[in-house]
Amino acid sequence: MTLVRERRHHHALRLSLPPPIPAPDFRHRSQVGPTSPDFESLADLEKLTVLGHGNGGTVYKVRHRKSASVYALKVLRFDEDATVIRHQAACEAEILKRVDSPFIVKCLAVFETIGGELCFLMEHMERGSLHDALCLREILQEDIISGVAERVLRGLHYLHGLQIVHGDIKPSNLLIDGNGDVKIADFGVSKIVVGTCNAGDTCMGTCAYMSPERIDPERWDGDNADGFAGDVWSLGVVVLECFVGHYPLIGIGEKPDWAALMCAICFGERFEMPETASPELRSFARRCLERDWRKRGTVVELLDHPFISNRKCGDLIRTVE
Ligand SMILES: Nc1ncnc2c1ncn2[C@@H]1O[C@H](COP(=O)(O)OP(=O)(O)OP(=O)(O)O)[C@@H](O)[C@H]1O
Repeated sequence: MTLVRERRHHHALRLSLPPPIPAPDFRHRSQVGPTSPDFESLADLEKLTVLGHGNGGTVYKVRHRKSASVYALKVLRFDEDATVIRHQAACEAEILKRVDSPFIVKCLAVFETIGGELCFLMEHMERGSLHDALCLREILQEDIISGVAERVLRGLHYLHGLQIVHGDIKPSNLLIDGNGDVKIADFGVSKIVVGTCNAGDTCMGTCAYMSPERIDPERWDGDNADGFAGDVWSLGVVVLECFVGHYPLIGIGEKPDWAALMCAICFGERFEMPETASPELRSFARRCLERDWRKRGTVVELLDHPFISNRKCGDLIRTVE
């Protein structure tokens, strides 16, 4: 199991990026969403602890001094030559402004500091990420996985309706609130299909969760794919990972380098589904992990799949401490 835990941290393999496109212009503070309370400045917030570190930034637990409410503050710092990362952050802010759904982590405000940092004030997700939950519990029961999948599908349905491709669905981007409800987070690699951030495909995601058409567009006709099917593929990987307790597309002892991932994702036979899984889970994962994006299950189809619709109880991850 130590090996499995170690391997969880080896998946952030990245694709190289095409050149950046002009970022949307946002300066100082911008309020997000119609129901956002008024956050005047960063000085209204007191830093409590560090919640985690990601690519290019740190997430803090903060307290609003006036109301004593607790939030998460994601602070992104940029090197002078980090044009691409700054661009992605600008995209993230642009996307967050348009998003208001119970299945998506809410962003309440975006600040820019004098030092050029970008700060996203978000709802605090008390129970951390699905990645943390898997590190703690190793595997999840099927009814819990089904609940996670349903919430991710509902979140994707909402996003895709806004023409937004998430592009980086993976366990560390699925956060759990105090009620045990899972929400989609982290729009750092999302793209708006029609809008300000669509010129060229500047998105990158974690290779391990990427679909064949994103990894090898030539072979899998990625140039004609709209990107929505890629989010479904990633969900399929997450569902299997929750069931088997490790990254599911390559063997436990295998090094998850680019070549191994490329072979597993883009070539070979149909994926073997775990024998101990129910027929519903196996069929659901198969529909998500269909290599040809045109034949893959859609979000609408999968919301109606027996793995989701026949779920026995509404359990989510209520037992994660
Ligand atoms: N709103 C939040 N509430 C509580 N914890 C959070 C919140 N947002 C992020 N975190 C924690 O901070 C960690 C880092 O988050 P961040 O979005 O910066 O990076 P990441 O998604 O883990 O990695 P990457 O940047 O490579 O995608 C997360 O894994 C999670 O544990």
